[in-house]
Amino acid sequence: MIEIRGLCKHFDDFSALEDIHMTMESGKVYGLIGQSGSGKSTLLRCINGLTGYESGSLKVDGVEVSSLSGLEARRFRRDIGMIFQQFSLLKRLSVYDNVALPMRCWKYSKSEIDKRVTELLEMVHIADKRDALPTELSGGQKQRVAIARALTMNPKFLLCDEATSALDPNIAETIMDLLSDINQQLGITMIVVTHQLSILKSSCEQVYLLERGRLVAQGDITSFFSTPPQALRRLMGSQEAVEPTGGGTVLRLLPTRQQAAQPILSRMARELGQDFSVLKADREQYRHGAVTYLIIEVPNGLLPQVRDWLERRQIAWVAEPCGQSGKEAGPQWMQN
Ligand SMILES: Nc1ncnc2c1ncn2[C@@H]1O[C@H](COP(=O)(O)OP(=O)(O)OP(=O)(O)O)[C@@H](O)[C@H]1O
Repeated sequence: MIEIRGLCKHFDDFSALEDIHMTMESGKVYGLIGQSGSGKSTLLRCINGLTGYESGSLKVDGVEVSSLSGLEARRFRRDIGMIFQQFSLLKRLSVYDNVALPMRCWKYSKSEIDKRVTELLEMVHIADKRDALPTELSGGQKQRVAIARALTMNPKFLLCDEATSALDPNIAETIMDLLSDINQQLGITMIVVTHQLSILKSSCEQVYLLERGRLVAQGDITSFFSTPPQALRRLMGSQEAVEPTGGGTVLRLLPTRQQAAQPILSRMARELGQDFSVLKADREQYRHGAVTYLIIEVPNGLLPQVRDWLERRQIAWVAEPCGQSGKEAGPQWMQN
């Protein structure tokens, strides 16, 4: 479990993290998102003890990270695997030797190393490349090697810093599928920093959003995206902005799976004697299932009847704020 209370991290007089509070339970997958420079990597580095913090508390399994030094700190970091966008493999070492490296540093016996590395190469489906050099591998294969290396010491936590950003979307999905399998098989707690929306939605259970070093929104992944908080709208900007075309009110309908199978809109139109413009409709895949949403425009005069109609049928809805998004979107935020 990771418990962060009032964490502050400064670089000279620049405040990189300010009063962060988070609780991450063991075995879950957490997403960490935010604009470039919002403090995501700095937070990961605080969690694995690579950088210190000025005030507040950061406990990993009950241990205050800033209290560790020397061998204690090295042992602590053994429990935290890390993978990066650029894989960080040693070019002159084979796949096998890259994965074996952490165990060699900790002076494990040759047979222990051989058993573990062989097992891991099979787990990440790269056993046939054990003697290859990193330069002979594709990006996805390199990340598999990096994942195997991160798992050699049986970590309890895996921090993934833009681990799929350098890969094309299909390969990125296969790497995230592999990480999800690892999370489920080994119960490793994962923190996934990503700018890739589909990766975030399909792999994470909870999400935290940082803005200029502050935690500005959090929630379970489905409701976070189904009813986006303002900070998420700012981050996603014009990609998600929906503006009314006829000056009405924009509603987001969130039907259940059974409700979504019914012709909701045509029924509502017939019963209320009014057609509705559909501004956007989608079905999104999340880790624990799919969610459908419909964004419609309702003429202002008809709003009370529409609300009443939806509420009588227990169809969830929220009013969409309009004209407030699209101003601060980071250019790096990607749909895939
Ligand atoms: N060692 C350092 N010295 C001074 N400033 C730093 C240092 N490391 C990070 N920063 C600053 O702290 C802020 C947060 O950086 P960080 O790398 O954590 O952001 P990030 O959200 O991970 O960004 P990105 O998405 O671009 O990787 C940035 O303004 C960065 O310039």
